[in-house]
Amino acid sequence: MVQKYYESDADPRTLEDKTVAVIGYGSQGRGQALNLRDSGCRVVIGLRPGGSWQKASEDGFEVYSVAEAVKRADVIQILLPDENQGAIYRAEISPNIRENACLMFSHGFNIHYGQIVPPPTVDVVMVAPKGPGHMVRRTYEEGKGVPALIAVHQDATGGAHAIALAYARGIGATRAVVLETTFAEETETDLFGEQAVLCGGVTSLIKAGFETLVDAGYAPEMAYLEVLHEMKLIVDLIYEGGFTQMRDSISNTAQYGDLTRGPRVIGPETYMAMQEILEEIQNGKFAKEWMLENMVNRPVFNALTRAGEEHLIEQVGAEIRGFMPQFRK
Ligand SMILES: NC(=O)C1=CN([C@@H]2O[C@H](COP(=O)(O)OP(=O)(O)OC[C@H]3O[C@@H](n4cnc5c(N)ncnc54)[C@H](OP(=O)(O)O)[C@@H]3O)[C@@H](O)[C@H]2O)C=CC1
Ligand SMILES: CC[C@](O)(C(C)=O)C(=O)O
Ligand SMILES: [Mg+2]
Ligand SMILES: [Mg+2]
Repeated sequence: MVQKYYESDADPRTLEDKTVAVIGYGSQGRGQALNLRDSGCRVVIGLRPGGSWQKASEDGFEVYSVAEAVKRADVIQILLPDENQGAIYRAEISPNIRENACLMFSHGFNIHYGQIVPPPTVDVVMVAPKGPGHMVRRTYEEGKGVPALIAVHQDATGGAHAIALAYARGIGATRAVVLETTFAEETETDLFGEQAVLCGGVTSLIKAGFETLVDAGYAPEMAYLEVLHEMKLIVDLIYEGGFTQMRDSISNTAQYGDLTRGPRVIGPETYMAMQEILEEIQNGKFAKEWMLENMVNRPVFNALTRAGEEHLIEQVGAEIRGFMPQFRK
């Protein structure tokens, strides 16, 4: 059984006399930094000059260069883009990190694939929220928490695990649940989840459904409401009570169609593709491809992102959401 931790398992006093440097102030950086501060932790932010720097200053944080923030910190949480962490680590973090400091990650990519090799004199841990950074903040403000994974890669001080747990409490994760894992398990399952199911799988499924209906002559607006808008409402039911609760809520006709037609959409070919995707993650092929893509200025990433933005479903969606008050900012 996986080891689980809750609020009473974490001692907030572990971070009492420590300075936490959050490096990066994007999706996770901002969410985690604000939650930690509201939980009573001392937090500084490490950045380069630019938009995030201004945002962190406006939010009332002390902001320093990465090197300066690292020099001041006992705990260094690296919330930079995965593809840039190795270079920034070598140039600004490694030369300035204190002996016995705690180096922390929210995703194991750089440690697992050997892009960062920390010295034996520091703790190396992970606190990885299982949700987007904006939800880490929103959920905390609602008095709840997003679950997280913790892992210890290196325990130089003997206190690495306690720091990870206290940090997880600081960002609100112990209000939900914290699971013990390893850098390898987190990295491989997280990459698989986002590629095959959560992001790649879901967008490909929605796109295929939308295109099938539009190609058959149905109105794009109808197709959008059917396969994208309603997706969230159905997923919310699954999220709250599993497949069984969702099936209790839909019509018997829908349930029969779900049970008999679903496996025709996601059949043996999909299982084989998922297996292949997992193998490319496990043997490092995906990581190598992604690092090389960044070295040549991301031609594939940019072209596919642009094609996604220009798809008809995005135009129709923007128009329909424009009429719905819940989407007005
Ligand atoms: N997004 C998410 O919800 C999740 C992310 N994670 C992990 O968290 C980590 C951070 O991801 P995410 O929050 O998405 O990252 P973002 O892309 O949202 O933010 C990155 C931050 O790093 C800053 N930055 C980029 N380059 C530099 C640099 N050279 N020097 C200093 N600062 C720099 C950016 O600032 P600037 O404005 O200057 O570019 C920005 O503030 C990753 O390891 C990711 O895998 C884990 C779970 C979920
Ligand atoms: C699902 C994408 C994610 O893994 C996440 C929000 O957990 C990410 O890397 O952003
Ligand atoms: Mg994830
Ligand atoms: Mg991820």
